[in-house]
Amino acid sequence: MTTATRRTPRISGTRVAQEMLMEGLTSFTRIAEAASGSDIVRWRSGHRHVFAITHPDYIEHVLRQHADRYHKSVEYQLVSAVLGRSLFTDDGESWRRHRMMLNPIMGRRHLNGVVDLMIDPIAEYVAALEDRGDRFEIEMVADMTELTLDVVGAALFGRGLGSVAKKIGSAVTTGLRLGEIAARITIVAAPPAWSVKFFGELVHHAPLLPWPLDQAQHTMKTIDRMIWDVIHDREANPTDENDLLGLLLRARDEDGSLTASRVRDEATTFMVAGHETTANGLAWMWYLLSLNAGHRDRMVQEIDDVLDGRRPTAEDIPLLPWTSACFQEALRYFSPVWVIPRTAIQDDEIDGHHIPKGSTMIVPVNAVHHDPRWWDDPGAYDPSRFMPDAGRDRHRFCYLPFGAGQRVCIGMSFALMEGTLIAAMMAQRFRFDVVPGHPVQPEATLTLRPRNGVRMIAHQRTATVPMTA
Ligand code: HEM
Repeated sequence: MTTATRRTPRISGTRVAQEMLMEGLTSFTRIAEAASGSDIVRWRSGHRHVFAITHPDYIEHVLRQHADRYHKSVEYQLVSAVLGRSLFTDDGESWRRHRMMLNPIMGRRHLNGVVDLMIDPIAEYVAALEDRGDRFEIEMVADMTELTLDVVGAALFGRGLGSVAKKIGSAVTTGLRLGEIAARITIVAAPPAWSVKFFGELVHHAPLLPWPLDQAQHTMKTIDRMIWDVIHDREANPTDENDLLGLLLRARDEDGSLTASRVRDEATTFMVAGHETTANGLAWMWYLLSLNAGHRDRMVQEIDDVLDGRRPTAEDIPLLPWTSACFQEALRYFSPVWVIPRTAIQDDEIDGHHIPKGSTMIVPVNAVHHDPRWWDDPGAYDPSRFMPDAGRDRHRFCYLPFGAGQRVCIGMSFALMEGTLIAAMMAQRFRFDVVPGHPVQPEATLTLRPRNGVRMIAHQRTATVPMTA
């Protein structure tokens, strides 16, 4: 029994739906703004009650203290049609068991062993840039998307399977774009969970489908076939390579090892969850650094001092705190995961506000990241917030690019290592300036990314073209 004592401010569900149809998912941020003065606001979306919460205490309540009262939201049923049942889509006891099995694989100790695999594609990318000359234009979002796919592909499948990762990559990208359309429709139409699941199954199995569903099905089948090929090949020819696939195939607990289909689902999830987020975070970082030349100069100085022109190793990563902070601050400024949704699986009460069972609970991450109550001068891009001794008195639930609580991103260490390595190896050779006049605006799709990409001029660093602007 809950004893609600406070009235939760309401906003118009029709307005929310209209704004979302007209402007896409970015409107969520404004919804949070509409709630200013209150840290919780509610509206109706079809038959659903939706709540947005912005106070770190409320967020901690949902994501950590009472995480057992909330499951992943209905939108994850759509995701599970593509990813199957993996950490990302699973809940309850099954999630807990698999998370315990996979935690060590994604821990720093194991990841140090995959750093060399991660570095190879970055070195190839930087070499390809060098071949293009001293000064040329690139589109950073596209480049970072391709690069992070190569990196996660190499970490997963090891050396020699780069071409498979590339092929899977383009299918994954198509799948993500189709997923965005589906997510938008699901959020606006708010259908019941069973129908979303049914729809996902239909797209997976129906023999004949109209466009664009036929394309979605083709994409899912392509990803499925390619990942199965790699797994079967590895099962037939076991190696002791420490890539993530090898670790997944060897993972076990007292109840046994992962099933082959679970390995497939986890590997696909790592590819999907592990590249677009990092890519957008990096594109935002390069953009923000180009507007803040002083921070960029300090990053280059740190990289030159530590690496002195050589290729980095796992041991160098902790020696590059400013470089890492530049990436972490970009993830605060423009958090690629801009909303964390949950469904209440029982009645609940948050600080006197009644939350009925079945409600959707959303955390609008960027609103929390720009709240002046928790962040000094939140509109400033200031990496010093993330230097090792900074932010000790900050509330743990006001920085959420990787989520928080039990379901915090399992790839967080991977992403931070990858971001630092990519930043270091690219800045070692190039300076990137945004093309003057190019409009850069955040657009909330599945991730928060720049609407028109980020067009940048790459200047190769030579004795005659110094790094500083
Ligand atoms: C900058 C890069 C990344 C960002 C911003 C990010 C963000 C997130 C967030 C916010 C969540 C929690 C979602 C929720 O609670 O509903 C999450 C979960 C997850 N992420 Fe990441 N992620 C990143 C990189 C990665 C990488 C590199 C991988 C794997 C290689 C990965 C795999 C996962 C998985 C499997 C989950 C589900 C964990 C669970 O529920 O137990 N992510 N990520």
